[in-house]
Amino acid sequence: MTVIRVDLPQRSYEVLIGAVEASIDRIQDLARGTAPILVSEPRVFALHGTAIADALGADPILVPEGESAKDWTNLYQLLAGLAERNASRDTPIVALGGGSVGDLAGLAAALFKRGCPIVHLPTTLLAQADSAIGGKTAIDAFGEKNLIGTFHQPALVVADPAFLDTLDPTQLRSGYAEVVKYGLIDDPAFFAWCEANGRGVLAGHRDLRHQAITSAVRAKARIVVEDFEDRRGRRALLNLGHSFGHAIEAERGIGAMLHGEAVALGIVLAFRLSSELGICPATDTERVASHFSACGLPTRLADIGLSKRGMELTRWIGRDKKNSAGRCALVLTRGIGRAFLEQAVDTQRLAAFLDSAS
Ligand SMILES: NC(=O)c1ccc[n+]([C@@H]2O[C@H](COP(=O)([O-])OP(=O)(O)OC[C@H]3O[C@@H](n4cnc5c(N)ncnc54)[C@H](O)[C@@H]3O)[C@@H](O)[C@H]2O)c1
Ligand SMILES: O=C(O)C(=O)C[C@@H](O)[C@H](O)[C@H](O)COP(=O)(O)O
Ligand SMILES: [Zn+2]
Repeated sequence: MTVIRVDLPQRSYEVLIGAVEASIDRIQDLARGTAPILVSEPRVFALHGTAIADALGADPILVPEGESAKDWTNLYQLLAGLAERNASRDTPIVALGGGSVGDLAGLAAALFKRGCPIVHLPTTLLAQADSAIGGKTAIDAFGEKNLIGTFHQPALVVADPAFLDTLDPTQLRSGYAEVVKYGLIDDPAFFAWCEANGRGVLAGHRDLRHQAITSAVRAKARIVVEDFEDRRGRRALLNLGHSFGHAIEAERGIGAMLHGEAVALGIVLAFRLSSELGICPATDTERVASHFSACGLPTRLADIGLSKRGMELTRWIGRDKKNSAGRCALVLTRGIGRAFLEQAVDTQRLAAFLDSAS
């Protein structure tokens, strides 16, 4: 079992990477004699949920699978389920699923009785490497990704790489984009590791998966601790590729495209724009695009039917949470491992870039 501590003042917690069966006691300790409530979705529950619910003595609540879970109706129904079960403020809500279940259950846990403990048992590569850590919770609303949410740090995260054995290759690739992101932000050696081992991670090599998740979680924990509420510009780096990615998801219609696929393309766009601005070597941009492409991830707007939509995409980017004081902020890069937050992007130039970037 690998243990990584997210060392936040007054709310630090551990991320355990290893077999979930070995962590049941830890969850029961948190429950202090109350029965946890397991939040999952039909596919994951059928594959992995029954044994966990039984071991925990947890009452399950199922939400729909995938991105569509992250809406008002499902938030309302989940809160109604917690009320029906008379959950107390000590009742651990255990989220078993990918980022969609985690984001929804995390938000419900943050709201119910002003805050119940949330335990994440992430079952996708994306959730194990990224979404279960750091406490961002959200639903999508009014056509926008993650518009309504809170910061609610988990009490415990248990990422069992064995869950990934049942995940389909498209979902694995999507999650892998967020893994690679950590190399591109500030760790060129990890990006080189991804170039050498990414295919092994996707092919199901257990040790490589464990290593990829461990590196991503360490990197995320380090950045979250420096800026846990995303207010100092440091955590914004975790958003590399996301202004473009979320705009792409919104423009396609939320749920039409997987988050990690949109992020992969968004990262390539951030590199291309940085190269066009003369601040990032073109060779780095090509390296990033080639690696995503070799892994079957989209790298061109034309791949997803969004060429010549510069104005529309820029309009969405103009609504991003990182923007402030009427200025458009975007994570750009000076090269692999050298991401930074540009606080004032010229939106006309951005629209022209997106129109010309096929
Ligand atoms: N809170 C954060 O910090 C954060 C970070 C990154 C992404 N996200 C959010 O996470 C969401 C995407 O999450 P995701 O990529 O994990 O996808 P997901 O949760 O939407 O699940 C994708 C699909 O995988 C299936 N699935 C999940 N685990 C499985 C398993 N072990 N075996 C077989 N099938 C399985 C699900 O049934 C679903 O069909 C997006 O909404 C994104 O915005 C949040
Ligand atoms: O944890 C973070 O911070 C991230 O930005 C991680 C992202 O991968 C994730 O998609 C996050 O949900 C995006 O947050 P948002 O604030 O841009 O909605
Ligand atoms: Zn993301």
